[in-house]
Amino acid sequence: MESYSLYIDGKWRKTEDTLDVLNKYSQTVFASVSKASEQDVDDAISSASRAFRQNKLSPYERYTILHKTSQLLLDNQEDLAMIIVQEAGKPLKQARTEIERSAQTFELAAEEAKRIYGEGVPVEAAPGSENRMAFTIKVPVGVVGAISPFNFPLNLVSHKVAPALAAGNAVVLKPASNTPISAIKLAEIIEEAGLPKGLLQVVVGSGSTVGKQMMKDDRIQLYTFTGSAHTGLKLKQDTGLKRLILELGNNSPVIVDKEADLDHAAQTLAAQSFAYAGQVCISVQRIYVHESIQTQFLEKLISSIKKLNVGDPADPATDVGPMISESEAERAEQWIGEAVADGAKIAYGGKRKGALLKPTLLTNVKKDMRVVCEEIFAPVVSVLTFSHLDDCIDEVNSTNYGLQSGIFTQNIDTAFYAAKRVEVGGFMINDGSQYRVDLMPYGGLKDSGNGKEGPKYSVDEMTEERLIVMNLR
Ligand SMILES: NC(=O)c1ccc[n+]([C@@H]2O[C@H](COP(=O)([O-])OP(=O)(O)OC[C@H]3O[C@@H](n4cnc5c(N)ncnc54)[C@H](O)[C@@H]3O)[C@@H](O)[C@H]2O)c1
Ligand SMILES: O=C[C@H](O)CS(=O)(=O)O
Repeated sequence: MESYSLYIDGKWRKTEDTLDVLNKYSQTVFASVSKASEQDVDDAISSASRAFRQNKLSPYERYTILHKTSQLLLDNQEDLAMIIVQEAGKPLKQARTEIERSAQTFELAAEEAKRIYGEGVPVEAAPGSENRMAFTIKVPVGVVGAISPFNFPLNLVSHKVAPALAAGNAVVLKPASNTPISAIKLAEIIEEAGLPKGLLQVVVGSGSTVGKQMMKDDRIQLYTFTGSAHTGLKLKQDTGLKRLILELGNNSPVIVDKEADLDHAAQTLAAQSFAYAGQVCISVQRIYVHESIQTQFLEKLISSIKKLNVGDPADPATDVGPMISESEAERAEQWIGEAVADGAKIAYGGKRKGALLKPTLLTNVKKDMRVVCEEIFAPVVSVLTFSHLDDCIDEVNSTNYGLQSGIFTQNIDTAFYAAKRVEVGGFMINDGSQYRVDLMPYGGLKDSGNGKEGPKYSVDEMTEERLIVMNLR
């Protein structure tokens, strides 16, 4: 069995205390990882703080290291994909895509390292400042504390580490404890790409120990967190006045208008509701269909769902694998049961075996059912109907979330009418909420968080703007 270490001050540190990592399909232990003690976390933060002061890299050096990392990720695609298959239970074809996306994220961050600049400020236009000139520069914030979730164990770690390094910061990373290996492998790759010691640390452990300790340490200047709204709120309470970027959950709504291309909508929505067993923060969860096309749309949607292959994530043909744990699958099953007891109908699926929950389609749902108003984070989608677009948009906006959404329609006026009124960070026309490429600004409103990811936007978030004024005589 493979064992993995912490990465602190440019060295691999094995600890007595370890945690087992389960293969999420077979539920057997396939690796063990060193667990960070309080001292290990303290050492990691000291090392990052020291490296930030002593190991400064020029923008071009940062570019070179991040670009090399991107290439190495692609060179190691199959090995990394198999790690994601095992530790996350993600189907192989989706795991391969995650590696390609991580390589993109590093390449984009590499480019951004060469584009960090401020602007001229016309202070001479203020009365009494005629002899002055000013401009801003962008400086790194210092030490970035990064905390990531289980569902994209490589690319969401990349979205934190790559821009933080591009901006000239040092990083202390705590990956999710159920999927820590991808982050450790990434650190190996970044080390091979030439990152000087101390600029990246990986500490593994639970959120309530390692995570909490990081949140309280004043040597960390900025936190970047991706995870649930529940944890995001705790972090906000723990970090006080410090900078905290929050990328949180969603219960993504998509509208299917009466003028939609129904085949395209049904195929896209089946794929986007069930990819990685619905454990994607922008998974389609609520589909609002115009009442005049409901029957046709449902037939097409069910026929597309039937084509999805469910089973072993290591099989290249699999579309839907297990959930992250049996207890999470049981929770989703319980939410389905609750909805059914309140009048919902299971139009497809609903069956569970261990952590594997069949793609499930619900109809006859009500807006206050948990499957509709909360984030289910499981392979479960609900179809609701509407007769007037304005009422539909009110329903779409009625939950606490606002990350991404979309509409299927051939009518450009309807598309833009909705795009201007749906309260989200990103709105897709003729696509589902799950569309994301790594260069776009990505982040939500309301309980979906604040701040934007995407290397260009993260580099901006992870730098400080400093004003320099010259008093010319
Ligand atoms: N908006 C986005 O970009 C995005 C992307 C992926 C996932 N998510 C969301 O993440 C959630 C699923 O991921 P998860 O189950 O791993 O989330 P989670 O909130 O349970 O955990 C996320 C991370 O926070 C850590 N953590 C937990 N408690 C902590 C504490 N008190 N202090 C510090 N750290 C703590 C965990 O150990 C983990 O590393 C879903 O809600 C999903 O929508 C959002
Ligand atoms: O889980 C949410 C992530 O942001 C997924 S993705 O990067 O958009 O695919």
